Amino acid sequence: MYQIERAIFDIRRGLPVVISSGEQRLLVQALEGCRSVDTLARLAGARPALVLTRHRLEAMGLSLTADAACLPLAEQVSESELHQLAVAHSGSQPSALLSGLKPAGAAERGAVALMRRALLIPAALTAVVSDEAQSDIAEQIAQGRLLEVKADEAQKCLAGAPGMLKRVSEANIPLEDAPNSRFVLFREPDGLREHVAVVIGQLDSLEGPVPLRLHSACLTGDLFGSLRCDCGEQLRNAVADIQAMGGGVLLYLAQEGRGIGLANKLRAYTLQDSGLDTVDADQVLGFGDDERQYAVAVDMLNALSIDQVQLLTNNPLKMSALREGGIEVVSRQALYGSVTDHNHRYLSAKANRAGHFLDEVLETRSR
Ligand SMILES: Nc1nc2c(ncn2[C@@H]2O[C@H](COP(=O)(O)OP(=O)(O)OP(=O)(O)O)[C@@H](O)[C@H]2O)c(=O)[nH]1
Ligand SMILES: [Zn+2]
Repeated sequence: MYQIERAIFDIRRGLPVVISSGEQRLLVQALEGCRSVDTLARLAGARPALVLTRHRLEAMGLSLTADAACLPLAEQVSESELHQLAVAHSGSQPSALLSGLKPAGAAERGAVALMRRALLIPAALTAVVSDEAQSDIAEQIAQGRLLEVKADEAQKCLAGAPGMLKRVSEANIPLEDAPNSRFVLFREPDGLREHVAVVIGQLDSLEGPVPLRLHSACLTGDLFGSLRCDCGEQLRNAVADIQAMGGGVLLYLAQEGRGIGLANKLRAYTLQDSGLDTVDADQVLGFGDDERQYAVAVDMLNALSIDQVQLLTNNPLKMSALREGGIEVVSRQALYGSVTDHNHRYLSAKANRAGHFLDEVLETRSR
């Protein structure tokens, strides 16, 4: 996967990479930060296209069975037209812009996976390398000026392999509500993301399932006490609850913004300010309801020899993901922050759109 990891860095820097599928080579660049498609089209000697996710197209009122679709672009497409197609929230799109839409092939799907993994807007600019441009592109690849990755490897870049995490370092960190705590840091193979297991108390002395919290990072809530969500309060309540239960583990997962990254979460907040809820805002940007994958959590639990847990959550997806990963979720304990005027709409959307078990706390508030 070494080439893939390098490709993700090139994509984040705004450089093109090649994704190959069989004999075909597709030149790919992130839409994010791109002002013009001219350079890409010239390099490939072909007409450019834009690959959008099913979620983005649904937000524009189009239904699609494939995960992504490919839209041929006019040679002179402007930056604002690209923005209009890929991220703007303006209801329906001019049909002229969307004519010629076709399901994405393996290389195009790989391109979108790279954008997601790179935490960019999941929209890719692409151009199929023409016969005339093949020798030039091959030379650039040979000289190391362009990276080439295989479509199936690009598509797999989002999936974690069991045992992939490296246990890197650890230290005792006494916490206000849990003085006997130890932070254990794990790193993903591409070095992009690090996750921390906070071990509270002595796991050896626990009898029965281990109290466990999976907490997805929320810079705005955890660190700054943002009133838009309840994350900061949940984080602190989880530490105190685990301490009160005699010890356990909190996994602090690098899954900012339900996995879409901080840059996209801020974009989604701005969309929410125009009236969309948390799920619809993510969809406008091209994301699904929840982009998180919990393979990293399962890996960390395996590394800590934990196979039975009492999970502190209101999120049914976390329970099913752990079970699918072979962890026995013996019971669930609710974990609430306060419901306020600021976060009420967000929490209601989590309950109504994503099935979180929040009715009890929302009812208390509305009484
Ligand atoms: N995309 C997006 N992410 C958000 C928004 N508000 C909060 N988040 C993220 O949502 C995630 C919440 O994580 P958790 O509290 O661990 O999980 P949860 O799904 O709320 O489930 P619980 O276990 O019941 O708390 C964090 O990654 C936040 O950054 C939002 O409006 N949009
Ligand atoms: Zn939050």
